[in-house]
Amino acid sequence: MYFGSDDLLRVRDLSIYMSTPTGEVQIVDGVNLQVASGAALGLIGESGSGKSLTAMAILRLLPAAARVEGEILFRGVDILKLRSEELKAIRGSQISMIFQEPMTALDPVFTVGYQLSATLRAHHDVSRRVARTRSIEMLQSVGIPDPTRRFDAYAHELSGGMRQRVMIAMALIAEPELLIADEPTTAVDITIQAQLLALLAQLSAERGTAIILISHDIAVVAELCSEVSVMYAGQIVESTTTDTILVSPAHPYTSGLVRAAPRMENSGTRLEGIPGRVPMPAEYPAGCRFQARCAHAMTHCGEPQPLVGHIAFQPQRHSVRCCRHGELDLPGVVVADPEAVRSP
Ligand SMILES: Nc1ncnc2c1ncn2[C@@H]1O[C@H](COP(=O)(O)OP(=O)(O)OP(=O)(O)O)[C@@H](O)[C@H]1O
Repeated sequence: MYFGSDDLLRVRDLSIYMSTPTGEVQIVDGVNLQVASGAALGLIGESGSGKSLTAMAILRLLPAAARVEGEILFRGVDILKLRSEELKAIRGSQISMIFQEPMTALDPVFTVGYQLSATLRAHHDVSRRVARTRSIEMLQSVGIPDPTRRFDAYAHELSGGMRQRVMIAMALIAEPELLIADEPTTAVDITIQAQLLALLAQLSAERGTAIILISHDIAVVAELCSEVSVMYAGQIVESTTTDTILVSPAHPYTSGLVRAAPRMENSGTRLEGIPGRVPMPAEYPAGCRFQARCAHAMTHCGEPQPLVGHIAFQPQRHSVRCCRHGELDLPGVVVADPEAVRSP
């Protein structure tokens, strides 16, 4: 895989094993990811594909039952090799994370303002007064009305959308270089979801914060990210620009995900779900892990499938794990104005 010199984060050959009552199981298999400073990468795949475990590995938040192999280079330093105090200095201040459910991340016994100020003061040497002012400004910039009053509110006094805004404020107040957002908008309705994605896009552009956005929904990722990596059953199966993923996916799984996404422009075609389900880690087949659900599977697909790093005739980076890539004319979504599609 190609790594650019300006990469903020490079995940190299990341594998995650989990000990279970029946023995150790490999859940994530040789994942490579790269995020440049200020860029936004989407990580998509159905539930159970290993997206959250990959994200947690980046911040070393995996449960004790997990064993990790590979490298997670942040500004060239391997996070997996850091001592705990060095790791603490990175978490929150240089890399922060937004979780799916804000009530699990916000402490119910402290006010929102206290938690914001404490987060800022944990990473920056500022007085209580300055922390309070900066927290109120942060609440304002995430669109919380009457931020001075809301500074003294508790999480349960806020709506779901407001809590998620507070989470964004908490994640950004220390001005991290990388934000990992794991399904940040699943718990809110679709109007709020659009507002939160627009807010994340605006704040990350203003502050130059890079983002890894995790979602099962390509439509969410397409709002924010110019590059996408697709995960299936613990492996990356396709990686390229968002526009290529949408218009000309090279892996049958990606094509299925794109075709199944609600709210994309499918030009009146019916939404098609992908039949079947993601196999459990203990039942991964030899060869392509998608073969049992793939309409294009052949005998070859039972053999090991490497991630091929470049697809002929495509100017941009495009890797795919499918022995039939290039042979298949897979449908994506119809984009009304292909000229308007972002360039890689
Ligand atoms: N602590 C654990 N012990 C054993 N297996 C686990 C553990 N945590 C997760 N898994 C398994 O790892 C696989 C990947 O889980 P992960 O949560 O990373 O997937 P995901 O793609 O983020 O899905 P979701 O969107 O549902 O969170 C799943 O099959 C899950 O059952």
